[in-house]
Amino acid sequence: MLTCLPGVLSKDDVADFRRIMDASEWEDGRSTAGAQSAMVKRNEQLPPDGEVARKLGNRIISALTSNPRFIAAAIPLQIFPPLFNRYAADSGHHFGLHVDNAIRGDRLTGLRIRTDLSVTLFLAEPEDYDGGELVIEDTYGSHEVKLPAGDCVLYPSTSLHLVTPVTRGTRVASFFWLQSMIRDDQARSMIFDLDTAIQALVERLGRDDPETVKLTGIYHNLIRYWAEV
Ligand SMILES: O=C(O)CCC(=O)C(=O)O
Ligand SMILES: [Fe+2]
Repeated sequence: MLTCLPGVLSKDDVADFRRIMDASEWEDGRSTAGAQSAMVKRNEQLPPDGEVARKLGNRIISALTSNPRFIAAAIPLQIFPPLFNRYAADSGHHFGLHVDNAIRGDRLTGLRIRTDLSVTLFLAEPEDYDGGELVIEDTYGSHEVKLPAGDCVLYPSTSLHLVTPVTRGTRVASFFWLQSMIRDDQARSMIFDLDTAIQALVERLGRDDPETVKLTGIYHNLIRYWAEV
């Protein structure tokens, strides 16, 4: 399942992130790539262990973990420290077709996760650059994603994906991975759909309606059945 979350960061936060990022040193994006993706990755990144990436990354994690739609869609167990990238038109930046590494380890904290979901949080407005679409392949075909600054997309880390060449301006983003309590994408999608339907029923019938209570029980029991914590 591919999920878009609007307004994870406010426009003021995005402007603040961009001020800090634009004044930082960047490095070749291949520093964090696996063997296959290094062959097709052409972009720049903030140093992953640097203070700027860590501080901004923590702000993203705080914003996400207080976002009910993110929690409902991802059911996160561990979130990898966010990384930051940019693709500039004048350097011909792009990222060819690849799949993300299954396991990611963080040198600083020792955190090690299985990547269930990949996340891109857009930090440039779509009208400020051409190209730079994130193209995600799944069993239903290819999906092009290019969202307003402050919005993010979650997609299964099992998907092949690419970023098309940026042909005008600069695309800036944060990208990272998370391990979900529910490993299976289909199971997690069903839990999310059930949750969304229950929330709509609660609005119409109230939280203490007997059928709503039963469905809420089923929601928790499915999580009990599937979750690894
Ligand atoms: O820039 C993006 O949106 C995705 C980056 C990506 O796929 C990666 O770094 O593995
Ligand atoms: Fe990727």
